[in-house]
Amino acid sequence: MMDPFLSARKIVKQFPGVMANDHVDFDVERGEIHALLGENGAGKSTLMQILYGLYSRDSGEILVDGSPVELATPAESIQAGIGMIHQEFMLVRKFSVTENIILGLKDDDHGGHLDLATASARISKLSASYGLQVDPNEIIEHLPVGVQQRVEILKLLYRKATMLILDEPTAVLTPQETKAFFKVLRKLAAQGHAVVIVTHKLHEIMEISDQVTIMRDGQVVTSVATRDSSEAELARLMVGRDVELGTDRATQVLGAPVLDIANLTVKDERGYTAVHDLSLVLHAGEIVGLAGVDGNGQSELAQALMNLRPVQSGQVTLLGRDITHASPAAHIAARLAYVPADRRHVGTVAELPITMNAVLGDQGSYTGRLGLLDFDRIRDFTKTLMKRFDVRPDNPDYSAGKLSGGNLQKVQMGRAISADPVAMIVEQPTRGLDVGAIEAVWGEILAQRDAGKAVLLISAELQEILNLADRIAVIYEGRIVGILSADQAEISQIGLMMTGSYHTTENGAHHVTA
Ligand SMILES: Nc1ncnc2c1ncn2[C@@H]1O[C@H](COP(=O)(O)OP(=O)(O)OP(=O)(O)O)[C@@H](O)[C@H]1O
Repeated sequence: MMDPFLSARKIVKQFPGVMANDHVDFDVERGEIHALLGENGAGKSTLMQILYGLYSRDSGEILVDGSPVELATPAESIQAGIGMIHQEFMLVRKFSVTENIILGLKDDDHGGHLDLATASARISKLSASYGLQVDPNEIIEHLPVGVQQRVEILKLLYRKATMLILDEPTAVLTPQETKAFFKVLRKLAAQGHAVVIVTHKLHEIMEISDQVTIMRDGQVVTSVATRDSSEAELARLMVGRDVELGTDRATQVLGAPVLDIANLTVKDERGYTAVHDLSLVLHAGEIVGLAGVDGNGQSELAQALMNLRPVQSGQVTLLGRDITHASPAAHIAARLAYVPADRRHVGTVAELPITMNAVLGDQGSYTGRLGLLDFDRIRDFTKTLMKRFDVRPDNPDYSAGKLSGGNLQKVQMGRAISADPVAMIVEQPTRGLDVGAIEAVWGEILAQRDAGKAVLLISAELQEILNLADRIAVIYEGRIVGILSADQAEISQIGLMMTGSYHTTENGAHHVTA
């Protein structure tokens, strides 16, 4: 049998109070697409950061092609043939594709001379051989996310990476882009690369991977050949129990209008109009799914609804009251809840303990005598929230910044739902969450609907929208390009609408524009 390209032996990494990697063994072969699966906080990112030289291991050994390597810095990892692409791309938006790809390389890396024309030619050749279509002269900010991802891959290939680690690579892609991306992965594997994909999407693992390693509580549970497994088995191995992702929903009882968005126009940071004259009405007892590729005005819309971003024109009414220009605190008091997509920088404060994050924005409700914060009450509230939403580790004094992405999301969701809102704006609620957590969050969102709340579910995840929404509005370049009832909707049709190439016309007929 062929030796693996990478062999990690008995890797140990401990954080204060947490054994993030507990004697982990992980082998990856050339030519294979290897999925790494595990619950939130299982230790996947820690292991990948160790392989990419961002974290040092406490003990354990890493072999590349049979030889021990240190991997103390990303430069050392790249040198050893290991590259990683993070969820948030690290590209300079104003630079061209070529400039980004050669950024940080020395002349020596190019055989003594570095010029743009030679580099561009090399990039064109590389992109042709892997089916990674991209124009080397294009400026990054003009490129769709799917193409930016290709640039990240090219950057690694240009540095001669053998193994590519991809962290949740399809989170920001449309279904069409995901298809194209999988083709690229197959090509990479066919040409002898080792591909590691960290993902929570079981159907994608079944579709694209050859091997799956499953982690739980810092340990590797097992590693199986994908073709010998199934979605249900993977979920069970990972969570340690059966998981039910069906959406068992009560019959909808549609109530009166709750949140009325009328002709809203909003600008983004750069002063460009991000939301154009957008109107949408949400009723009590309904989930309206706002489907769209990231960056089409969804975040600006959500922020404007909370008056965290100025409204240029238009009106937002909650239960008949104009709240367009009311303060964010007044929004919370009016019981409009918001769960932002960026849980690390917007939704929570990393330095503060979970307790303070759990009551963020609502501290006023926890003042006791003399106007001081009543920490005992905050603690009790936090403990209940953490139990209900299964936040791990089970320690209210842990600082939010040390929680895994999924667990941080549970804190945010818990905070919003505990406020007993009349309407909720939930942005990318399950991005990065494991199936067990998705099951819980979906259940909570449906329970909100059944309790008569109006929910605006903003998601780039079509499956999520199809599973939860009663009505689906598709947003493209800040405009709603169509509204469908959930039983009319088809994934390929919405996928096309999300890229602006499919419209619902006035008389209800559809047409596709090339
Ligand atoms: N810098 C850190 N300091 C303290 N604890 C940390 C740190 N980074 C991670 N942890 C803890 O280590 C454990 C493993 O986290 P890790 O991010 O590797 O999980 P994960 O499997 O990638 O989770 P997710 O799917 O949510 O991204 C978690 O309990 C987490 O809270």
